[in-house]
Amino acid sequence: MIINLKRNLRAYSDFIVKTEKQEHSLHNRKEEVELSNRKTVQPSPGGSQLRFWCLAKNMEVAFTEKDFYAEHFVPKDYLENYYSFSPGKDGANTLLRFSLDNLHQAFGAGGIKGDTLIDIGTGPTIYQFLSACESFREIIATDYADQNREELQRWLKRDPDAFDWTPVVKYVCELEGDREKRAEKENKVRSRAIRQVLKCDVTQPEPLAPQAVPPADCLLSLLCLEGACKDLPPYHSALKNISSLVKPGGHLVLYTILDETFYMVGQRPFSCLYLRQEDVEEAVKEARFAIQKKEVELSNRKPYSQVQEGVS
Ligand SMILES: C[S@@+](CC[C@H](N)C(=O)[O-])C[C@H]1O[C@@H](n2cnc3c(N)ncnc32)[C@H](O)[C@@H]1O
Repeated sequence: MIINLKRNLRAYSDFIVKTEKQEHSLHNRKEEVELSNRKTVQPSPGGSQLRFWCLAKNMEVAFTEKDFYAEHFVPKDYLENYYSFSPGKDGANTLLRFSLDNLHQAFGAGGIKGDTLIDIGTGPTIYQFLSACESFREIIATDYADQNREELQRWLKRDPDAFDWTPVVKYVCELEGDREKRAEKENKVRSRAIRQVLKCDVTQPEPLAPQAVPPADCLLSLLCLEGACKDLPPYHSALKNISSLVKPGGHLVLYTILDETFYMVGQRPFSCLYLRQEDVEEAVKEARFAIQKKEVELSNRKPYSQVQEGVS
C-alpha cells in the first residue's frame, strides 16, 4: 500500500516565476499560486510493473556530470525515447502532452511575451519553441553538449536526417485551433524565431560566456537543472547563475521532474537530482523569483525513469 501511494505521488511540475529584482511590490503581493491536481489517483497497475519500480528506486546511478553528457548523451536515442509521440509510449506521451499544454498556456493568448527568450539546456529538442515562437521576436537556444546543438541545427537546416517533429507540431497547431498551419509554424521556428544556438554551462556564474547576450525577457528551462546538478547547493547556484540572464521583471518558465533519481537515454541511465516540490520553490525564491503560477501533475503512470518503451 505504501509503495503504491508513493508511486502515485510521483509528479511533474511546471513553474512560471517572475524576477523580483527592482520589483519590490512583488514582495508584498500575495503569491498567486494555482495548484491543480488534474488527475485522480488510480490504483496501481499490475505486479510486474510495481516490482520493476521497486528495483528502479533502488538502482544507484552515479552523478552524470556535464562531460558525461558530452561523451555519452545520444540525441537520437533521447528523442526516440521521449518525443516520438507514438502509440504504446503512454508514459512519454503523457509527459510530452503535459509540457505542450503548459507551454501553450504560458505563451498563448494573454500569456508571457516579449522580445527575447533564452532557453537553457535545450538539448536536441524544439517542442519548447512551438508556442513561444508566436510571442517572442527572438529565441536563443543553448546547451552544453555539442551533439545536441548539432542535432538541433540539423532540424533548423531541414537536413533529411533530422528528427521528425511533425506529430508534435501538429498537436501544438491543434491546441492553437488550426491543424493546417504546421508548415507555417515550422517556418516561423526555423527562419524567424531561433536566431542563435549557443554553448551553455549552468554551473558557471556566466553560463553563456564568452558570448555576451543582452538580458532576456524570459528564460525557459525544461528538464535541465536536475540533470546538471549533483546536489541541492549546486542546484541553487545554477538557478542563480541562469537568473543573471533575465531582465529585472522578466519571467522564468521552469519544467522539472519531481521525486526521481535517474532517467534513461537508450540503454544508458543518467542521474536526476531528487527534488521535492518544496526544494524547487525554495531554490527559485532564493534566486529572487516570485512564483506566479505552478502546475503539478500527479502521475499514476510510469515514472520518468520508465517512460521509454520496453522497460516495464
Ligand atoms: C534531459 S535533457 C533536457 C533537454 C530538453 N530541455 C528537453 O526538455 O528535453 C538535459 C540537457 O541538459 C544539458 N546539460 C547537462 N549539463 C549541463 C550544463 N552544465 N549546462 C548546460 N546544459 C547542460 C544536457 O546536454 C541535456 O541536453
